[in-house]
Amino acid sequence: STDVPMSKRSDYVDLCRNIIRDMDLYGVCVLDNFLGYERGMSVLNEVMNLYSMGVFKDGELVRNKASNNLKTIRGDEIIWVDGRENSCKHIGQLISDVDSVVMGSNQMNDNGKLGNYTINGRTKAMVACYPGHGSHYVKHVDNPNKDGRCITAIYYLNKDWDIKENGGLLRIFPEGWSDQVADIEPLFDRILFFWSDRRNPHEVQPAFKTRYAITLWYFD
Ligand SMILES: O=C(O)CNC(=O)c1n[nH]c2ccccc2c1=O
Ligand SMILES: [Fe+2]
Repeated sequence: STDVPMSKRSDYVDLCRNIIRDMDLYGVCVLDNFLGYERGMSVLNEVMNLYSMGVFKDGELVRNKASNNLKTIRGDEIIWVDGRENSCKHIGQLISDVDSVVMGSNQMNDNGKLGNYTINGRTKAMVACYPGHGSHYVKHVDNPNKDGRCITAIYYLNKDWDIKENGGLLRIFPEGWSDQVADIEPLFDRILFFWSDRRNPHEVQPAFKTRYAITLWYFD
């Protein structure tokens, strides 16, 4: 099922049911092996080509308070892609597969909504690279002030990622689960969904190896 479009895959219905259930129960959903090895690698190669062309916007400079000196480290470096660019065909296919499971989950729910949202649009794809050397993202909410974004979808591209060695853990602090956190490793071909609002403060812990992810935000 490598080049079978997502919406034709036999497990498509299961994927959508999985997303609906987890989003309703936890507000967070993790799916592994989303594209399969070949297609995952094609997306990774396109991202690495983009990165090697130097087209990523320089990440924010953050003071490395961890080592308490004024040395600044680069945070995330990003580039926005709509998926129709010539060198982004496989990223484009990933985007339409994420669209079909998000929209599929939207329609498949008995009330035709995914968590009381009627998804009707999304951002372009934000391809992000954390260049290692301790680059991280402080605890934040993606959409704290009702800017319309309701679901964050993050596709990870990091092969042979060893969380102890390489860091880069995504830690979500789901509201209402007092001392529980959701620790998500940024593993190759893994996709993550979570509500973008104040229900899900989260942080990217310091990464010590180049860490790639592609994020889509869905609007209602
Ligand atoms: O990569 C992750 O696991 C989580 N990543 C994030 O939460 C995250 N959230 N908001 C951003 C806004 C601008 C640039 C990068 C980001 C970003 O990596
Ligand atoms: Fe975020």
